[in-house]
This record gives sequence, structure tokens and C-alpha cells, in this order.
Amino acid sequence: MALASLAIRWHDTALDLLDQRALPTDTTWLRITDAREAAHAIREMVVRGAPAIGITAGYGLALEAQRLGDQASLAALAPAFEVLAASRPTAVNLFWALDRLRQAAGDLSGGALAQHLSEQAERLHRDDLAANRRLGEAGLSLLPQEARVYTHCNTGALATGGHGTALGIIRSAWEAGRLRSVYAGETRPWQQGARLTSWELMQDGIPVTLVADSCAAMLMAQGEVDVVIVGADRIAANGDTANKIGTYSLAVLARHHGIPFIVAAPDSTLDAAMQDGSGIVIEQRPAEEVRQVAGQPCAPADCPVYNPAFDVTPAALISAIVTENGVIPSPDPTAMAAYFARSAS
Ligand SMILES: CSC[C@H]1O[C@H](OP(=O)(O)O)[C@H](O)[C@@H]1O
Repeated sequence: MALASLAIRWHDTALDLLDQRALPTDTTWLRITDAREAAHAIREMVVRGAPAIGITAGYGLALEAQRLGDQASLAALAPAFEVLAASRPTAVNLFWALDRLRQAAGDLSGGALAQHLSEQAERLHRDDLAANRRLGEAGLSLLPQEARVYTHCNTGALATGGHGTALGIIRSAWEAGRLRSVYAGETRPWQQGARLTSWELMQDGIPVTLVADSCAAMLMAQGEVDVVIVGADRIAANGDTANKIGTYSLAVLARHHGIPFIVAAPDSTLDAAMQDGSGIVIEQRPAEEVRQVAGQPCAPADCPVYNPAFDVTPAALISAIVTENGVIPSPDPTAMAAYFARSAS
């Protein structure tokens, strides 16, 4: 059965991805027919956002198994796993999804394997939407009435299987009448906040004000922000969190101003095998993303650039982590271990 969300449309034998590089001015879809094309779309950020990357990788594997037909097997799919795993390094959801489907494949082969992987990929997609709705509800307890929320990057339906993570809490708060306004940081250099979050929230009629990233400190100093809510790409076993570049500076600002700093992520973003944030691989992206804006030069063409796509926020700066299974207050190794133990029971 086909399955669709804002950025991902599954048609049983083909996948369409909303090209997020073209938003907000153009709404164009790219047809994906195999794992190599899925990996390219992830690498080029046609589709982005940790959960959406995992879902896309799942469908990429399913399409590859369909393409292999009677020759489909785990061994024959090895190049597909490899090209998808190499697409982007930081979001653990990609590797979580690949592992989920590798486990699901078992010793199936041929058409039975293709059918099972398609069903499992759809399940990843459907489960992520359900998780985000539960996460959104779980986060409400952390918001005051008439909350004024600052958020970074894009963590909405464009970045997930639907509803969103940090934007999932924001959507749930709006539905519950607890939200007064949202400040969206533009999120240099890829501008997920300016191009994606403002577009998503305006589509839903949620009051959003776009600000330059450099405006966050003044907003907090002026008492305009009640809570900062961000997403995550990988949360280590001690609570250290990798997220879009600029997240760490927001956490430092929030701590200085006594403002709660909330991380919202599904369990598929938790990496129990990663002891702390020092081991998280930070993706380095092309220099042109910094030297250009909308394809137009904003720096000398040969100016050296450092363009890490993520940074790591120490758990000590995080007030709470919200997942679909509840709130982890003051995350530290003990609190995270207790959460993992509860999840395993
Ligand atoms: C729920 S999306 C999580 C995460 O992914 C984004 O990164 P990117 O746009 O580079 O894929 C951003 O870090 C979001 O917070």
C-alpha cells in the first residue's frame, strides 16, 4: 500500500522525494528507483533530517531488492547497504534503519525478500510518524502556557515521517493552545530555518518569526524566549547531542539566560553504543555552501572555508531530552542508562 508524508511519497515500486534544495520557491519531486539514487538524494540533501534519511534509506534498500528480482539476497544487496551507509555520517537514524532492514531480511531471497523489505520500510515510515505524535504530546509538559519557543534548523514533517520532532512539540503545543509564537533561526549556511521551517509553519498557520542566527542572544536577553527546542542527529549514551551547527551556541546562550534547552528526538536517534559526544563523526560539507547564498557568491571564490554540518552539545547544557517514550530530565549517564533500561524491559 502506498504511503505519503510531506517530503516522502512511497508508491510500492518507486519513491518520490520533495526536493528540499528548491524550497520555498519551488515544489519539485524527484523519482528514486534504486539504492544508488536514494544515496545520492541523501548526500545532496534532496531529502534531509535524521529520521527522513533513515526512512529514505529503507525505501532505497527495498527498491534495490525489487530491481534484483530473483537474484535478491543479503549478499547481493551488500553494495546497496554500502552506498547508503556512505551517504552521510552523522545521523544515526541512517545506520539504525539499515540495521533494522538487515535484521528483517534474515535468509529471505528473491521476490519474498523484496516484498518483506518494502513492508519493513513502510513500517519505518509509519512508526516514525506515530513516534513523533507521541513525542509531541510528551513535550507539552515542558512548555508554559502561551509559550514563546526558539527553534533551530528544520525538524518538522520535512525532516521526518511526519509531524516532526522539535517542530512536533511545537505543532502539538499549537493544537493544544499552549503556543504563543515561534522564533525560527535561519540556520546558516544551508538555511533550513529560513527556507524550510518558516515555510512549514506558515503552511500550518502557526505564528513564526524568522530571525538571523545572530539575533538569538538579543531575543533571550530581552526576555522574548521561554524555551529553546531543537532536534538531534545522534544522542550519545551520556546525553551529549549532535545536531545542526549552531545548536551548541544556542545551548550556551540558553544556560546563560536561565532558559530551558530541550532536545527532541525519537528513540531511533539514541546511540547507546556511543559512549559520549567525542566519538560522533561530524560531517564536513562543501565550501560552496558557505561561500554562496542561493547560488550567488557571498565570498571570494577561493576563500578557504570550514563547514562542519553539526556540532555537539554537552549533556550538562541540556535541560531535558524528549522522546516518544517520555522525558529524560537533566540527562547524564545515570539518567540515560535508566532510560535505556526502561526501554529494554
Ligand atoms: C528531525 S531532523 C534532525 C536534524 O537533522 C537536521 O540536519 P540536516 O538538515 O543536515 O539533515 C538537523 O540537524 C535537525 O535537527
